[in-house]
Amino acid sequence: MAQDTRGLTTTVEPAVRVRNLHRSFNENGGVLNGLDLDIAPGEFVALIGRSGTGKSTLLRALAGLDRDVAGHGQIEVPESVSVVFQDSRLLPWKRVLDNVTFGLRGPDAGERGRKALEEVGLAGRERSWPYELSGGEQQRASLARSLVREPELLLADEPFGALDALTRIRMHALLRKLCEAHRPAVLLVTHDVDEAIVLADRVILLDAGVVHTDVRVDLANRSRSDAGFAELRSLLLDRLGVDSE
Ligand SMILES: Nc1ncnc2c1ncn2[C@@H]1O[C@H](COP(=O)(O)OP(=O)(O)OP(=O)(O)O)[C@@H](O)[C@H]1O
Repeated sequence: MAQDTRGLTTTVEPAVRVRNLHRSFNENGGVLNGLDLDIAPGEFVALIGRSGTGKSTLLRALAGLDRDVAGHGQIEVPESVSVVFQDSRLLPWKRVLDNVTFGLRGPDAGERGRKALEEVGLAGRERSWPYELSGGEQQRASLARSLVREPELLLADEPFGALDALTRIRMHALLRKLCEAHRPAVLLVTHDVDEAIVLADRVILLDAGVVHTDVRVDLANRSRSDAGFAELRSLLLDRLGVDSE
């Protein structure tokens, strides 16, 4: 038995447990100020918040990419963690399949890589160079590279931030499908409230370095025109201090 950050008793140990997390870059004050967060196995959490509230700082802390940053607190994450950023970070000197399988061990690495590319709709592009792919295709390859490792935790920092609106919508559908198939716990940083509601089981709003709002997305219908969707969007925009009228 475990207690989540809202004091509820749960029977499942969380995939991510953060307690009293502090991070600061200078003496002017903290960016993260005693943050608590649990993410259940297979749960999809979207993290929103105004610019500069520490979303990326939290994600980097979970990814173990902030060892030079001052702070303390408890972070427990699974052994296998993958990270996706706004830019695909594909190695330009490696072909697409070699990017996906880079660092993978075992005789079936190539086959697993090919399957992952097929899953993201890039079958036939194995021998392409990254520069030959569109922005959306590069992000697909980046997702394939993450998921081929079957991570228990997927951290995504504005992965669709640089894509056009139509490609974003396609990527939302793809990410949902991939997450349903692979069931990693997910923490997705996004500025887009609609994206958060479309994708996540839970939306967390960060403010002043702590969790300010934590809401479950309990919608049978995730269509933007649905009344429940609109209600949740306006609650979140209100909490963000944005006038949704
Ligand atoms: N390496 C760094 N050195 C100094 N200050 C930093 C560093 N990284 C982040 N900060 C500061 O920490 C604060 C939080 O930054 P962070 O990138 O986590 O915010 P964010 O919520 O992700 O913002 P955005 O939505 O604009 O991407 C900001 O004030 C930022 O200037």
